Amino acid sequence: MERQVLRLRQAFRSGRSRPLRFRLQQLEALRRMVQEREKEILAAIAADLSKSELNAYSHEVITILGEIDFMLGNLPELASARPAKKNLLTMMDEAYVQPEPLGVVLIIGAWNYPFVLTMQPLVGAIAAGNAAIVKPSELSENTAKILAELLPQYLDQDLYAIVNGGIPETTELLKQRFDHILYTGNTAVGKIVMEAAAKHLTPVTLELGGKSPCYIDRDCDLDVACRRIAWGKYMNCGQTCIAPDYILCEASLQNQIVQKIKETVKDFYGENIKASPDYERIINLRHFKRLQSLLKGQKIAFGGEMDEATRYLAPTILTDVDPNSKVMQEEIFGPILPIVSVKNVDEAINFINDREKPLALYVFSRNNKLIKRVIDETSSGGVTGNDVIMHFTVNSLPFGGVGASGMGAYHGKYSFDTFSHQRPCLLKGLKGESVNKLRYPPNSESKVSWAKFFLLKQFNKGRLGMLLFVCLVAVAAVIVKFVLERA
Ligand SMILES: NC(=O)C1=CN([C@@H]2O[C@H](COP(=O)(O)OP(=O)(O)OC[C@H]3O[C@@H](n4cnc5c(N)ncnc54)[C@H](O)[C@@H]3O)[C@@H](O)[C@H]2O)C=CC1
Ligand SMILES: CCCCCC(=O)O
Repeated sequence: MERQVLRLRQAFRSGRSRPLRFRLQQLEALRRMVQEREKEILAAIAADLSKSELNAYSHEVITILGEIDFMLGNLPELASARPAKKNLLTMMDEAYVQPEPLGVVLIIGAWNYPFVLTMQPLVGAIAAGNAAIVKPSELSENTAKILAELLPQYLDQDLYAIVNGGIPETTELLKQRFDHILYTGNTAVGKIVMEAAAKHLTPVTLELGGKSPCYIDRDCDLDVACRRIAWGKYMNCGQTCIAPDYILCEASLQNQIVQKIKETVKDFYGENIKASPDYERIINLRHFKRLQSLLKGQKIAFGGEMDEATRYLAPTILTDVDPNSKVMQEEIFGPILPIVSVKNVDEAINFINDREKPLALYVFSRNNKLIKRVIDETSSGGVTGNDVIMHFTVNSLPFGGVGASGMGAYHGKYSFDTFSHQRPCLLKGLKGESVNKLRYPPNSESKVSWAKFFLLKQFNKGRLGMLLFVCLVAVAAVIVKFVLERA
């Protein structure tokens, strides 16, 4: 591992990853990889998640192509120096912020969207001019394998590397020094990553999880709400970090919600859900049994069917759920949707605020004021009003968590900024020593009052008169000089 990181650091030191042209070439190469090897990539994702290739494309590949296209179109502007506002003392100087690459970054991905969660951060790392090591999840082994095979064929092998493996390999990697780590996964491991990073003062972006609440107001279009919730909850067999984890609503709505979601599931997946090419499976037996245990003692209003051999778990709804039951104590990350009754929006807000800050928050209501109130009075990584998940697809919105659901954000320009140091630059001329005397010792009352004027725009009336007089004299001197030179 150490040699691998050293090799990348040497390649980064060569400066090859910094020129804009090079970054664009690498992104174009990555785009070519996704296009030319689409079939193999889709097959790998499909095998990992028991997913149709159509869903592998719409859940993952399309996102990466969109992200690459964004960077190709915006990188010249993102990478350019940004002029900065100056003060009176630096009016004659050049002040700007220069985004610069951080160095060698580490990207650790999760299994549930194995292509998106490794490639989307990589796009940002390349765009910002870094070298990068990608460590895909060992649970999505087919995607990890195809990435290890394809990336070296398309990207600069000295600057971008794939390290495959599980906990031992990741633990070894985390002993190395990186200039930034973007980790996607569960909160417990997020703490391990942050602890390891702290040893080298390495900044981290932690894309973690949590229980994303979904409040359904009594004044809302229940048909639309239930269709959108069913889509976001049961996609990828519920294994989506920003899936609505549980519903909060008044008890009177509960049965209608069950009925409407039940009808929607039939529309989406047909009578025989198990045979639907659009309904995936649980990633492994460990997660399957974990989800099975969450059903114990619960009132299953819909679904609950399961088949251990194929790790099939039907779209499931639980009603009258006790907030203290196990299913409400951990992130579900599966196709189980508990409904917890609250009396009104006040109780919903308190319920949300009594728990860890979630990665996402959803509110369905016709009353926009109520939606804004819930947003104002709670906190979450992100929000979608009257839908679920969709804020993930808008790359002008930063995607990330807050509190226990993570720190930092990426997507679009936010990926570029995450993997960049915003370097402040001030270029001064060699003239103006008369003004610079203000800051040279010995200090005095007069110098301090001038400094107040120049830096804080505070001045006393007398000073102002003198300043105006000095300016007039200076202008007069220039005019006289101009006239005399032409006489
Ligand atoms: N915020 C976001 O963008 C996303 C967050 N997630 C969250 O990720 C979680 C699901 O993913 P996981 O099951 O954690 O994925 P996982 O089991 O694939 O682990 C994620 C990564 O951490 C590494 N890892 C696991 N245990 C480790 C350890 N002890 N030491 C060092 N490295 C270790 C794995 O090798 C893998 O690369 C959920 O909580 C979900 O909410 C998932 C997708 C996106
Ligand atoms: C729709 C794609 C979402 C990917 C990130 C997640 O697991 O939520």
